[in-house]
Amino acid sequence: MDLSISSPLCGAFVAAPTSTLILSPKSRFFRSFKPRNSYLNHPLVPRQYFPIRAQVSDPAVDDDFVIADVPHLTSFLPDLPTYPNPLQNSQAYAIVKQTFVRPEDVVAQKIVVQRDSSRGKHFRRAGPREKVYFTSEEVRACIVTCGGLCPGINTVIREIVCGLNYMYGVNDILGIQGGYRGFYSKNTLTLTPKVVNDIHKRGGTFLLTSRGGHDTQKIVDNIQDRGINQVYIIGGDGTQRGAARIFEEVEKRGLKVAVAGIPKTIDNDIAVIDKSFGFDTAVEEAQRAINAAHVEVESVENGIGIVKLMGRYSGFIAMFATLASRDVDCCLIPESPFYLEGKDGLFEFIEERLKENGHIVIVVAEGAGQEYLAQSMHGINEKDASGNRLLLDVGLWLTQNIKDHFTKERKMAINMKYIDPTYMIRAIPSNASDNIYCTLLAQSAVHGAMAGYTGFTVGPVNSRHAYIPISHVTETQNTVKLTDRMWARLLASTNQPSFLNCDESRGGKVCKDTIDLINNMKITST
Ligand SMILES: Nc1ncnc2c1ncn2[C@@H]1O[C@H](COP(=O)(O)OP(=O)(O)OP(=O)(O)O)[C@@H](O)[C@H]1O
Ligand SMILES: O=P(O)(O)OC[C@H]1O[C@](O)(CO)[C@@H](O)[C@@H]1O
Ligand SMILES: [Mg+2]
Repeated sequence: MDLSISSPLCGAFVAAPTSTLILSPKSRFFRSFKPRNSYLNHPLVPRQYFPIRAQVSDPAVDDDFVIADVPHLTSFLPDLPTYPNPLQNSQAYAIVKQTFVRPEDVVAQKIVVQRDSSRGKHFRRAGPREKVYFTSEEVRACIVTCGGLCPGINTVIREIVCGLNYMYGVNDILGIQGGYRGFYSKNTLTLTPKVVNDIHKRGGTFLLTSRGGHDTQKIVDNIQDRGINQVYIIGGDGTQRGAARIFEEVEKRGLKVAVAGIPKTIDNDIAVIDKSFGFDTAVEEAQRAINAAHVEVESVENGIGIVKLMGRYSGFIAMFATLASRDVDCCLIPESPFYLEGKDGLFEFIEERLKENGHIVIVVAEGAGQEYLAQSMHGINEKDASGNRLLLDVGLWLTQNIKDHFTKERKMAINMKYIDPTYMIRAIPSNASDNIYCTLLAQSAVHGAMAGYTGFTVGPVNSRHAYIPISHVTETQNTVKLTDRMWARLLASTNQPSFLNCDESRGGKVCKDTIDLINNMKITST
């Protein structure tokens, strides 16, 4: 079979977004896969393109195969030497059938396919490579944590330090304190396996965190001045955007510095990856608050329990906590507008449930109903130090409105119990399964950086860890799709209204968008 790589000037080039490889056919192509720098530095291939297309003459395998590839240090430093991976001498790995990930291993983004559907995008599989681009003595790594807290950050820090030290013999690891601004405004901490030994048992971040303060030039100056050559950045969407800026500047300056992003978000709002670490822990902790609300309202007459959970733009915590609990009567999330008054509104639903059961439990995500709230409150447009809009307090607003409605208008005595455990669900250590997940993330990041990959985010895609171009996780946000079966499952389990009555006088104006969206989409996913 004939396989050849064609340059843009040869006519068979397919314009594709930066760092997308279009390969064909399937794995067979990779057997003749040349080292990256042989084509990336080809004079005919413009720098902004990484894509290549293999010409195939076998009609049975002529479908396109797309890899969303991550940058490599050799794309701007072509002559870097390589070294055998020290893991090849590791006793622990001696028994492993395949210690190293094959260079041709990729992870498919789309796993539910039909016979004739396109194969979709693929990401490079994470894991140790046979050759590394750093010697143990040469590595000076640093770790930084930015943005809000999340269970498991300390486990990730611990496992980066231990992974670098135990697997690659690295002894020079620095902790940057207090987020991005810590690069240029604080002293570093020396991190060793002994220093981080117990930190996974604590919530929060051992390195401290912050919002704002990202100054790319100052950060990269500092990286250069300190002789740092591996940067591990743990944080959410904002942090990953910052990591992309750092990578771009490092590339511009031609520095041998690997930049690895580890996605962290309690809201589970990061695109592409299956789920963010700490999410399961947070959902589990939320059960305690929901249980408490349920016990309280069950024990009184006309008990109304409201539990406010995190979720700025994405209602995953609220949705999963509701699905897991089965004590919740209504779940309100940012993606699904709601209204209080009139037919099929929240007040009507509450009254029905009080009549039927004598109590009701409502879970509300902090970002729910923000547009609706803004109509009745004077919308304050405050932002945090990173530029994220500060939200109006939907929990207090809801509590007050429900109280006013039932006591003043309906003349009904109600027992309101409002629980706000928002910080409690993220300020705890990660549970057992999140700890294992954090370990895999950390080790994948270490393997990737040692193998010379850079400007990447690591994370599970369909349960396999992969190296993902940072832009893929920052361009879109993961939100609850009202057209997915999971939301339908929730509606079926709570039997709550879908709030699709769009009478503007009821504040239902925003739901028009939802209806349009639903009409334009079919129920998707599982
Ligand atoms: N577009 C951007 N470019 C460079 N840096 C950014 C950008 N957006 C955010 N940052 C920086 O990233 C850090 C964290 O951002 P942010 O506070 O938005 O939290 P996050 O990483 O999104 O985490 P989370 O939202 O889950 O708490 C901050 O120091 C902020 O200055
Ligand atoms: O009060 P802080 O620490 O800025 O964080 C609050 C925000 O952080 C998040 O937990 C995201 O990390 C959001 O859900 C929440 O709005
Ligand atoms: Mg964010």
